[in-house]
Amino acid sequence: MTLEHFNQATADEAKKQIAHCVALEAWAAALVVARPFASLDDLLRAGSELARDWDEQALSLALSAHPRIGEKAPGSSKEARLSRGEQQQVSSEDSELRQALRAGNMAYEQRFAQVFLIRARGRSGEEILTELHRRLLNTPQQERQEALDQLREITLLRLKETFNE
Ligand SMILES: NC(=O)NC1=NC(=O)NC1=O
Repeated sequence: MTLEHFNQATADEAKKQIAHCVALEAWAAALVVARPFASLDDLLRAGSELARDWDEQALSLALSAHPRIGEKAPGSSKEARLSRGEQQQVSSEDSELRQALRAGNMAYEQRFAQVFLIRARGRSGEEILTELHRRLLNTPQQERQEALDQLREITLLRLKETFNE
């Protein structure tokens, strides 16, 4: 997808092209309305700006599209494919790590009543597990902010990759 194509597409087509970035319809619609963008940097800046006011409700909506860390997203949707790609470094061969991630996810969900969300790309399974253990010690308020920051990182990464394909 080129920026030119995105700028000139119909609103529906443009929304479809970025729907996989995050499961928040309003964010995609607002970004499409803000076209045309003079550069990819302008687009990414707008995407980031529009994500600043995401709140708890946005987070819980978006989490529905993010499988647990260490679990392979099923299906052939673009989100599922992206998620599997983002998590590829979470070495699923290491059963001890996989077991520790599963236990950590369960503890996290017990404590915060939502899926643990982390920008997995570029992070090893061990790094993710360390972050999971650190964040388990957060207060709910602290954790909401951290989870929202991770959602923004994943979304902007996916947006950037959409135009680097
Ligand atoms: N629960 C998660 O953190 N999921 C994910 N993190 C990513 O970077 N991609 C995902 O699907």
